[in-house]
Amino acid sequence: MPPATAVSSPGKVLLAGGYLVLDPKYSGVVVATSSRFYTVVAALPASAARTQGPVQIRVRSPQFVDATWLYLVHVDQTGVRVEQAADESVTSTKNKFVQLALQETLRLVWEAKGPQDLRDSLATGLDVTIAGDNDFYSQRAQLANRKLPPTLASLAQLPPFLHTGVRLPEVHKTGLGSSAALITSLVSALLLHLGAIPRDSFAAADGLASASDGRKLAHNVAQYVHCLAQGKVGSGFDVSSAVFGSQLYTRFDPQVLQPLMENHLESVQSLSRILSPSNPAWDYRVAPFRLPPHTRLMLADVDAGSDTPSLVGKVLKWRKERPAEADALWETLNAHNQALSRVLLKLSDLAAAQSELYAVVVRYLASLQSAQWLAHPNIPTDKLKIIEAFAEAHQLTEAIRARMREMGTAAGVPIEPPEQTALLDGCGAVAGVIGGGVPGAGGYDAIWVLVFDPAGIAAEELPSRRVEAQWQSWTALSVSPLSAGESAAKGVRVEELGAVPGLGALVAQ
Ligand SMILES: Nc1ncnc2c1ncn2[C@@H]1O[C@H](COP(=O)(O)OP(=O)(O)OP(=O)(O)O)[C@@H](O)[C@H]1O
Ligand SMILES: C[C@@](O)(CCOP(=O)(O)O)CC(=O)O
Repeated sequence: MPPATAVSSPGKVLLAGGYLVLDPKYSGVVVATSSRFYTVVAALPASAARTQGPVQIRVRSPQFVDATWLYLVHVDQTGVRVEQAADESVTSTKNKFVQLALQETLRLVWEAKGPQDLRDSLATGLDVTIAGDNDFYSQRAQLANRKLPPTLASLAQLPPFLHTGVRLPEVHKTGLGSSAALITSLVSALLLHLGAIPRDSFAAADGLASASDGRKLAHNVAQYVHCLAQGKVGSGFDVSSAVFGSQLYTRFDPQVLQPLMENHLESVQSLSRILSPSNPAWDYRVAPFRLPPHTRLMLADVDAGSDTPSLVGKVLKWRKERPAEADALWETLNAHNQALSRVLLKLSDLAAAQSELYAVVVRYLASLQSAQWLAHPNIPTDKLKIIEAFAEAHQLTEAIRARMREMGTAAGVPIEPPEQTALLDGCGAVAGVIGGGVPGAGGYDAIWVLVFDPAGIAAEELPSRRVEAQWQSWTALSVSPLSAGESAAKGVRVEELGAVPGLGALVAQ
């Protein structure tokens, strides 16, 4: 039995491609966030282990009230079954995301390694701790309790993995994809801990080209479990970015999961055959994407909240009823989305080719509103190339917002409702803002704003400070910043328990 296995995976922001990414004809621009979800799998302490009968798996979410689940694992020659145990020391509430992740991952291991090997790997039982960075859950109440204003500096003062003080169903989630990151980290940690994939499966760099079969298997299992738990097959962009990091994502054919979604408890076919990385039916595509250097993605949790499945249902209903209008709009929107991805990647290339010049241009643009960037009459050609690329990125974010508003009006859903339009236009008028939008399905949940983040200028001169001031003064909507931005090391990765502030203490609780 290996020592504890710690794995993390990032949250997500769908910058462009909401709704379109449900159709494999189109791709979505996904940013993996610096905020991550952690799973630690260890052997159940001997004191808590059962000497006979089914093996126990205890799962704890120390950030929540009444969030310890106990499962009994029955392994025999016919298969493996995971049932929740009734015990006064644990919660009786159900968590289908956790239970299905355990159930289906153990089923896969049973098939791959056989009952005896699985039983040996489970040994005296497992003790699983799961925790999300503070950003996954609104910290408004915690900041108010500490009499701190809703700013990035205040969020930085909060201890990591802060207790929410509530039960899971009561928490205000912030839209970073907690379930996708939870399931990806839990499935990956179990596959590693139980020896179903090599220990170095997540060692390689991000992206699909260099991905090991172990990472690809973790992806397929996490996509399957996430769809099962959510009861629908979404585009899967959130699990894909949790596994492979920031990317240009094109969805897999939902048919690959249909046999399992309909009667997953029956052994319709072997799980390992359907979920295998060599199954060509997993035809998702992951192309490299990253934000340009010296820029910062700012995310805000907007209090009102939206029901994504309802928005999706109405938009797809509109697309079915008015196919010609919808396809024309989606083709235009997709062209803008792909152009945005290309120009942001081009800026990374320009920065790599002329890093000093690029840094000078960023410092210059950071002090100007976008309308002023090209106003100067004699801009030298080499600087002009960079400025024009940023100006194109700005125009594309505005064009994407306009098309998303148009889709909302046509489908009768608040994709970028007037209050969000006013907020985003207000942000766009701030010096140093490149662009912004409503992430994913839109609505009232959140906004993203991409700002210049030049090195070597006074903190109070940073565009992020100016945007924060804008958010604090905004009255039409309650706007609270998240600390998340794009993560440097992006997809699912193995963690050193002692290297993650606060995680060891959480596990030891
Ligand atoms: N720390 C946690 N411990 C256990 N389960 C969790 C935790 N965080 C989230 N979950 C599970 O994930 C579920 C949320 O998944 P759901 O699909 O409803 O939201 P989501 O789209 O992932 O939300 P968001 O994107 O806002 O994070 C919760 O109901 C809970 O079951
Ligand atoms: C609307 C959709 O395309 C994106 C939803 O994104 P988000 O949950 O609002 O971040 C749905 C999907 O891709 O599964």
